[in-house]
Amino acid sequence: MADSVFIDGLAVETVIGVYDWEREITQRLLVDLEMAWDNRVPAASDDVADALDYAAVSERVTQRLQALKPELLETAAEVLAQMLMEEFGVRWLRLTLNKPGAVPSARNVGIRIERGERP
Ligand SMILES: Nc1nc2c(c(=O)[nH]1)N=C([C@H](O)[C@@H](O)CO)CN2
Repeated sequence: MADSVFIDGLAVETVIGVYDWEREITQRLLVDLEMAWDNRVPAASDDVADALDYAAVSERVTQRLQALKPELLETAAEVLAQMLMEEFGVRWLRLTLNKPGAVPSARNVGIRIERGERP
């Protein structure tokens, strides 16, 4: 089963970073998520209650990041992965946190993790 639900480029303004000046401002993170989900079930019922609701996930990810105010992208990624598995029943996910502009000479920087087992 290779089905998934994805979110690309979710923009979240939050306090993030290891340096003192970064604790005084908000910066924009872009969140890319791919989450394993059996889309045959909502396809058969035509009911969003059977789907992995990308709108609900987007809202929760934004809330969690803004409350967490992490120093490291790595911390943010682990917290989000655990939350998605516990709260939404996601069994496998790939999560990329982009912090564009953090290294001015680079087009983009960030981290990527995969957690769980693909069903
Ligand atoms: N692997 C990481 N490296 C760095 C991080 C990070 O979160 N993970 N963060 C910083 C600073 O906050 C940087 O973004 C400030 O420009 C440096 N390296």
